[in-house]
Amino acid sequence: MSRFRRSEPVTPMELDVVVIGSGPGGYKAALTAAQQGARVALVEKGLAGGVCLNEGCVPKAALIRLAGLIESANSLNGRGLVGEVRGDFPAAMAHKARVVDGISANFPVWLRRLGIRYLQGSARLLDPRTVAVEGPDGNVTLQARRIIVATGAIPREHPACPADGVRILNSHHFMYQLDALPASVLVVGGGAVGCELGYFLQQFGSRVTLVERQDHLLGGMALPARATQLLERKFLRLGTELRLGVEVVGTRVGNDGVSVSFSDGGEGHYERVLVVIGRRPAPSGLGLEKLGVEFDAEGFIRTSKYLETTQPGIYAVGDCKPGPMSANAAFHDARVAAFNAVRGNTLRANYHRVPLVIDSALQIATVGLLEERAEAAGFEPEFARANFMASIKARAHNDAEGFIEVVHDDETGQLLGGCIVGPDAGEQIHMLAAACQSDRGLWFFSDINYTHPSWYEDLGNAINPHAQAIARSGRDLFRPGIFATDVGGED
Ligand SMILES: Cc1cc2nc3c(=O)[nH]c(=O)nc-3n(C[C@H](O)[C@H](O)[C@H](O)COP(=O)(O)OP(=O)(O)OC[C@H]3O[C@@H](n4cnc5c(N)ncnc54)[C@H](O)[C@@H]3O)c2cc1C
Ligand SMILES: NC(=O)c1ccc[n+]([C@@H]2O[C@H](COP(=O)([O-])OP(=O)(O)OC[C@H]3O[C@@H](n4cnc5c(N)ncnc54)[C@H](O)[C@@H]3O)[C@@H](O)[C@H]2O)c1
Repeated sequence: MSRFRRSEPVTPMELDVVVIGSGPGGYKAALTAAQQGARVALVEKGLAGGVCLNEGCVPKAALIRLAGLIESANSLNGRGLVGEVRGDFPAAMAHKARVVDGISANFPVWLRRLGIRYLQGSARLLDPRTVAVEGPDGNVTLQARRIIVATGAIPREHPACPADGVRILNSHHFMYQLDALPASVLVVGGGAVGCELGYFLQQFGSRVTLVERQDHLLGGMALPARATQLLERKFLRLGTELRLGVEVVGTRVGNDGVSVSFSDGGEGHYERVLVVIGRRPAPSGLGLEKLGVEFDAEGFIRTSKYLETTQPGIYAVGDCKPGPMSANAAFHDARVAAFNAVRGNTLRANYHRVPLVIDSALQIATVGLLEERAEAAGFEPEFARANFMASIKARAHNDAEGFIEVVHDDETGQLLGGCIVGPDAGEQIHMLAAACQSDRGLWFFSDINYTHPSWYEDLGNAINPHAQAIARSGRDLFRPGIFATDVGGED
């Protein structure tokens, strides 16, 4: 039962929950609170759907789909397909804009239909329960018992490589302002966005150089070295230049491009530079500082494990607080914070349940506890592996680069997590996530009848020898009710 009773007397603008920001964190929080019976308003100062819908996950997915099709078709050129497939960059950018517009046009309507009061305008907190909204249709003041902040993040700036929106772009400029395919691009930052957009540009025909200050790609994501090495090899094979362990130390913008100096003494000249070195909290303009809400050294909002800030009754979700930055992490936060805001602090944030997917020259997906974290949590991690070279589906598709690695506890067969690299990894990871939350352990996979050929049957193939060895040993098998994904909920 909701703690908020609809029979309580309210003024017209009095609400149970006000959510600020309509990205994945904000809209999911608003929906979750509304589903709990709360009266909810959602305030957005920019485009409905936030970064994810307008300049992140959605447009990127449309572009990467095209890049993947180009690569797949060309890999089968002469194997039943005839001719080289090439991308049309302006048409691709127009296509992704149509995809976004088709969703965003109905977004506020959809939210309103679900009972959420959607307000266009900039929110500011007057006190811990009062939100002033300055919008195109005038000013409104909202009273709420709980406030959920979901104000997101913006691109980090590079002092030696300042974005001007013309020659030196960030991901926002890339999505809105790049109208012609650059002949050459330097991508600064080999993280999620750099690997994804770098792959897209390469497949469309740009000469791409990726510079990353760490000595391997996707270094901030605690991925198995095998996964990132495979991605690096693939990039090199496709013709992308990798400058790893190197930084940009200087740039000079000219009429025909950007001259760049690197920390290893190297130099280069590129038509465009794309700076994607992470994101930092957006200055929200909410006035939270004055209300006792604390921030960490980088400006992220501090929260408890219940996602409540240091000001009781104000919660924070998604990219504006520390933790993984992805739409699905924001969805997770939103569910936790909205539930706690309506029913009292019960649910804890736990990112072991949140998968990560990178969609680049290879798809890389992980979930749960990988080796180090599994050991730290007191398990004896053992690895079940399958290589896609042995996969019938992969051979049939002529796309056999990748592997499945399932981490389990050697003593009990309990599933802890894993990593999948290869086609469809971002879909397969859901089955691994479900398995990690089941009480069947390794037997979750061995009890399934898989269609053949399928990507999923390789999950079964990977664990088979281990499941059989544990069964043969007569050891005390999996202890139902202890889930790896419950270990170590974040504070
Ligand atoms: C290029 C790119 C590709 C990405 N691809 C993926 C992907 O494939 N999968 C994935 O899971 N993640 C992806 N991400 C990450 C994902 O987009 C973010 O993690 C996600 O959008 C965070 O959601 P959020 O709700 O915290 O914030 P946001 O989506 O940033 O939304 C915050 C909203 O708050 C609004 N706001 C701020 N201040 C105020 C105020 N004072 N009043 C009213 N409104 C305010 C802003 O206008 C904004 O709309 C990608 C990111 C980028 C940049
Ligand atoms: N599929 C997804 O879930 C997805 C997709 C895209 C983005 N995102 C999220 O959006 C956020 C932003 O993505 P991003 O790629 O900008 O950030 P990121 O944190 O993923 O990667 C930034 C990279 O830039 C490198 N870097 C930092 N400073 C540098 C410098 N001066 N020179 C060279 N390299 C430097 C870092 O070492 C890191 O590898 C991330 O948190 C990411 O997880 C998620």
